[in-house]
Amino acid sequence: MRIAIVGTGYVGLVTGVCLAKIGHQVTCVDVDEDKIAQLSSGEVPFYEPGLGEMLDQQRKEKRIAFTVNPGAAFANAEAIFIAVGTPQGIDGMPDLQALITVAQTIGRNVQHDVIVVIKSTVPIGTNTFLSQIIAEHLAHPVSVRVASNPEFLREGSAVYDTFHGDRIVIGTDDAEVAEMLAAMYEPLHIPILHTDIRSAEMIKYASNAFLATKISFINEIANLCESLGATIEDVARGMGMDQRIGEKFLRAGIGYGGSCFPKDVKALLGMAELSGDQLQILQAVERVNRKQQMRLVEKAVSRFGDLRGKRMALLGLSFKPDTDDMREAPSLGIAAALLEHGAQVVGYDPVSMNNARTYLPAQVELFESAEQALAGADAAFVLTEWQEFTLPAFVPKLRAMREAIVFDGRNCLHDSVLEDDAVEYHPIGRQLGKKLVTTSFHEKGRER
Ligand SMILES: NC(=O)c1ccc[n+]([C@@H]2O[C@H](COP(=O)([O-])OP(=O)(O)OC[C@H]3O[C@@H](n4cnc5c(N)ncnc54)[C@H](O)[C@@H]3O)[C@@H](O)[C@H]2O)c1
Ligand SMILES: O=c1ccn([C@@H]2O[C@H](COP(=O)(O)OP(=O)(O)O[C@H]3O[C@H](CO)[C@@H](O)[C@H](O)[C@H]3O)[C@@H](O)[C@H]2O)c(=O)[nH]1
Repeated sequence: MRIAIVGTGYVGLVTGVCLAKIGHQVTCVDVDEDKIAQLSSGEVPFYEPGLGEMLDQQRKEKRIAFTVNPGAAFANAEAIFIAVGTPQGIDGMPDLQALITVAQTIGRNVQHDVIVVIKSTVPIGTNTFLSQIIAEHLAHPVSVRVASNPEFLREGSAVYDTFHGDRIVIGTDDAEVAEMLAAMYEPLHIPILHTDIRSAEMIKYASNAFLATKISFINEIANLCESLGATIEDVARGMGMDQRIGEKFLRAGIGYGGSCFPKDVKALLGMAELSGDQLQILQAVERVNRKQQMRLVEKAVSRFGDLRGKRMALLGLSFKPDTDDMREAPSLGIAAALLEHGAQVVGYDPVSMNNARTYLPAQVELFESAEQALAGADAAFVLTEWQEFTLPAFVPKLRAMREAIVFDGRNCLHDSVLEDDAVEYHPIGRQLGKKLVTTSFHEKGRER
């Protein structure tokens, strides 16, 4: 199939490269000229494991091209995918401006019948709204049919997720469109759920909201484990072995961040409010998450009393491992809170140093290695479970600190930390110095 993709961010680029990989002819278009220049020379503008290699391969096969010219991208396309950002607007609801601009551009430029597929996460009703905008701007008498096809990939494992997704959701009332999209995805051998447009839009929000709920739930249980002397990993494991619960997304820590959960939870709450409904569970999920992000700061205050002048080393700045994305990363709120308490804050991340410099307050000093960040520190805060921090070889590095006091917000340090007498270890959801009975998640490997 000949496909145009609008927006070459995490979703658009990964989708484009993966659709090329399964044999489609893809043209990606973006308004960001630098991004298109980078991509045209084979460079991926962000960190995403496996994507660069696959892009190289597809460029060689001549199955993918990049342009800033929408007219050229749409010229032969049978389907146009929209994957532009829908960031949180000032009222808490998604800002749809980029989507509206794209809908107008499609209307003005298409000269033949085409399917428009919305991949961006959009409030219920937006697909219909966009299809009206396209119709109003049509410069030629052509048919444009719109379908919803929400995306479920995770950053850091986006390529893997695209090839191993649990489901593909196609929302349309048009049987021919449904069939064409199902045929396009057929080589992935992923179950397809056909539904109406509004339900497809809702599936995306309800899924993210449910995953966020699991995280806030386990975080509250973790806090209770600390008070009552239980061990959260064992508790989560035991719960997860019940297949009705499932083991995934039960990792306690410092709350969820990233470009999706925080904004999508807010958007769903906003949609409920606008329709006169209330999502009370989700309101609590958000509240618990905000509080959980401060959990390590509270632990540090109760450990030190006064944080003024203390040198605090933040290890892992991106919102999760294997990405350089700093959007809504817990490190941002934690750094701000520590500075507020008068601490001196330094940091290190294996991959996201450039983005971290843009997002973190200027007072945060960044170092090129964990050793440098740790040297002379009074405490370390592990905020992202990068593999580097989970290895046994990392534990002796903590001895470079002035006082080796570690607040592990991801419970990811190797268990040998407990045998190191020089290290005072504060995990989440278990008592100080308590060993795990079961294997911890980093030993099992990351969820796939
Ligand atoms: N990031 C994820 O893991 C993820 C996963 C599933 C769904 N989503 C959803 O997918 C959408 C895209 O997210 P993202 O993280 O890929 O965004 P992103 O910010 O990484 O990328 C968006 C891209 O769209 C481009 N763009 C903006 N306006 C444009 C226009 N008028 N024409 C062409 N290009 C334009 C931007 O330059 C940018 O390159 C959002 O709705 C998001 O909620 C994201
Ligand atoms: O057990 C867990 C799992 C995740 N997290 C945190 O939750 C956030 C989100 O993690 P993850 O879901 O792995 O990353 P995202 O790339 O944000 O992916 C989510 O958001 C995407 C955008 O909508 C969806 O497509 C994905 O299905 C959904 O998992 C991160 O801060 C994680 O640290 C936890 O604290 N505990």
